[in-house]
Amino acid sequence: MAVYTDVAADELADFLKQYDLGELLSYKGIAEGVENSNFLLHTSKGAFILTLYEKRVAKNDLPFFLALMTHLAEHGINCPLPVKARDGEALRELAGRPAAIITFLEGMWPRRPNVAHCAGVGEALAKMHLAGANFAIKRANALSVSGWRPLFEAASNRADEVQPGLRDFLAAELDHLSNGVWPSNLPEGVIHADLFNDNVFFLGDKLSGIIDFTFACNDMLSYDVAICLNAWCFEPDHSFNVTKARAFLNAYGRARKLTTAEEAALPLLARGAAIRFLLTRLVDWLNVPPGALVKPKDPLEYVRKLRFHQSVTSVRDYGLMPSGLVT
Ligand SMILES: Nc1ncnc2c1ncn2[C@@H]1O[C@H](COP(=O)(O)OP(=O)(O)OP(=O)(O)O)[C@@H](O)[C@H]1O
Ligand SMILES: N[C@@H](CCO)C(=O)O
Repeated sequence: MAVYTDVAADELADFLKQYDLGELLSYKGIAEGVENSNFLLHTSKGAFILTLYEKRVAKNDLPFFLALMTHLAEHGINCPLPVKARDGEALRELAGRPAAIITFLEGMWPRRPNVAHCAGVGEALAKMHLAGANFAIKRANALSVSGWRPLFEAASNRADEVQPGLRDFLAAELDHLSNGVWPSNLPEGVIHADLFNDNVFFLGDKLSGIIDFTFACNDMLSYDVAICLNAWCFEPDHSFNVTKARAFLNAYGRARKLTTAEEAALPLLARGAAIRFLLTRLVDWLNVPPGALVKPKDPLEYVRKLRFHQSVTSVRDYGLMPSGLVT
């Protein structure tokens, strides 16, 4: 997370009077992340995370995110729980923003994910997909194919400032993906949609929990798999690590087997996932709010990843035999 909206100490102390969380002992803004404003709170009852929801989050979607965390936690997924105020409501307002407090999760996100981390996230993702199966509330994915062109249009005029030729590269890829090739009949359910390494906590090599459900929605489960291939299976030099991908996909498959159609669609889904993060990063890169405590993420990392997926001809390139057999 980041800090776009500041909160004064007396304002926060007043806000906390609505909860049974004891006295505010200390708080600080969290510089990590790019989407919302986040604060680590220490009260006499323990540590908590306060989130002020910013730009990309629609207020109407917040009940979905908060109820989903509760649902997943009740179905065996270790994730933060929304903290209800005395009136029973978790969603409130602070400093003019929608705000919620969630429980603090122990662990560290891996700065350099290894093969064991990738296997851990594969298993956790599949278990999350299974746990989400009977979640009743629905939320469409605002950042699927139809959401990409508006992002492109918001950034296209200045894209070549970031890399010469980027505008045409993006335009061609968008034309390809929005030309009827995007799958529409794969198994769907609740997806996390942003399960990057900074959203998965580990204690040693053991996964201890998943955070940040602010992009969660209903979409193809295999699109979530494709997002993780992008987020977890490339090296810092942006080369693809097939060993990590195989570990991730095999661990996912042991908990929830991908169908043949899902496997076949992975290269295309991975291209879509790459352009989605390329575009949001590009928009953010070109529009850092003055004074915000945030480090925008590099859009060009996703140009390299997208080029890799464009070169993929079969799921073999991701470490899977087309039948799903381990290579
Ligand atoms: N429940 C939690 N327990 C412990 N730490 C947390 C929790 N929620 C958030 N954090 C801390 O805040 C950081 C940012 O949180 P988060 O990823 O939710 O923010 P974001 O702005 O939505 O970021 P992103 O760029 O990943 O979308 C995390 O990396 C972690 O350090
Ligand atoms: N995980 C995203 C940022 C939050 O949406 C990225 O790395 O671009």
